[in-house]
Amino acid sequence: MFAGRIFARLVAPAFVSQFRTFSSSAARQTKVAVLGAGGGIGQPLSLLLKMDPFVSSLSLYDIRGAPGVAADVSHIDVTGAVRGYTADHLDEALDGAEVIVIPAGVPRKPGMTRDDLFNTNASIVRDLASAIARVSPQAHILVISNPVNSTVPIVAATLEKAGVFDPRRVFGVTSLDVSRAARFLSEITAKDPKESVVTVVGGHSGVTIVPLLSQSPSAKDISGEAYEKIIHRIQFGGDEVVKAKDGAGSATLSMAYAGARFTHAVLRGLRGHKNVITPSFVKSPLFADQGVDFFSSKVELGPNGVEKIHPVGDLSAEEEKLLAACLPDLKKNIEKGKAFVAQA
Ligand SMILES: NC(=O)C1=CN([C@@H]2O[C@H](COP(=O)(O)OP(=O)(O)OC[C@H]3O[C@@H](n4cnc5c(N)ncnc54)[C@H](O)[C@@H]3O)[C@@H](O)[C@H]2O)C=CC1
Ligand SMILES: O=C([O-])CC(=O)C(=O)O
Repeated sequence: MFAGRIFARLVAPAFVSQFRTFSSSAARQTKVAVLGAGGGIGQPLSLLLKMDPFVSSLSLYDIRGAPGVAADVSHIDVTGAVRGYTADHLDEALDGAEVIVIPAGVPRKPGMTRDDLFNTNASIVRDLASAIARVSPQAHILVISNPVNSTVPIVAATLEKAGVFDPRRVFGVTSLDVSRAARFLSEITAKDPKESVVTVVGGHSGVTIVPLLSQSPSAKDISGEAYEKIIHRIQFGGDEVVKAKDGAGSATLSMAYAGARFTHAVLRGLRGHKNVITPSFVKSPLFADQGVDFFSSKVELGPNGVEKIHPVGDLSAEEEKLLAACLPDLKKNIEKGKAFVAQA
């Protein structure tokens, strides 16, 4: 299947062999919904998901523009249904969806923090989560909307309120941080980004993003000013794009790429593939004793979502400091999200 091969090359190079196997058998049907499909992330993400041979049906929802995106994407020569849904048809869009990706909400402009988006995006995400709790409570929910450190706790608390929260199935998408870290490191080492993979833990904003360079063989020798510089670049990579777009939004294309890769990992887990390990911001016991009960670290994915949460591993003295700076901010962001749902 041509699109499957292109997708495998562009989005999931490590998974080419699995694509070949499954694109020919295509046994399992998986409906994937994108909420916010008309937006800067939603459109390219919908395109990439349409090219994923594990997606048999694509449901595109937005308060504006989704039918147009669906019509456009549906002309790609791969099998599988594509439907676009307008604001009045959220329940139909969600019906039967096994995986739901949420890039709905406003992006940053220069001078804003991700937390500045809270006032607008918190209620958008909460209302979408309420609908999911009612219509498709078994779905795996992948949250892209910022501030991720708060929107994921909002989704979890909303599902909890409805009595349907399963911590194995709610994910904050932090894979763009990992993509950036590999790319930025490769620019220093002149190696392929595939050989420059960096574990990134914590949350998804500024100092809550904690890159663990000491765990990457090709980054071990980076120290001093070069170390400070790359850490700052990974933590504030989003700002580079916000600044360059100069008021026209934040990362969309790289986010669509990272989101499609993460969705593919979730779909592989659902299909029972083994050793599907990828970072995600999930309900986590790792730092719960310090009041931080959501945390991004490597998680192992399976048919029920998160099967295992990996510890952060050995940290250098610098990384201990980065983690110490992360936890208080992350705690505040998480509590803000929980309080928003509690007071509603
Ligand atoms: N997790 C991450 O690493 C990243 C997260 N983001 C976040 O993703 C979000 C979306 O960014 P963009 O696509 O650039 O924004 P955008 O403004 O281009 O698109 C957002 C879309 O959401 C739609 N929308 C608004 N309210 C909705 C609702 N109630 N239901 C369904 N759709 C709704 C809008 O109509 C719009 O089409 C932002 O919050 C941004 O900060 C962006 C980049 C990376
Ligand atoms: O910077 C932003 O606002 C969007 C985002 O989360 C990112 O690019 O990492």
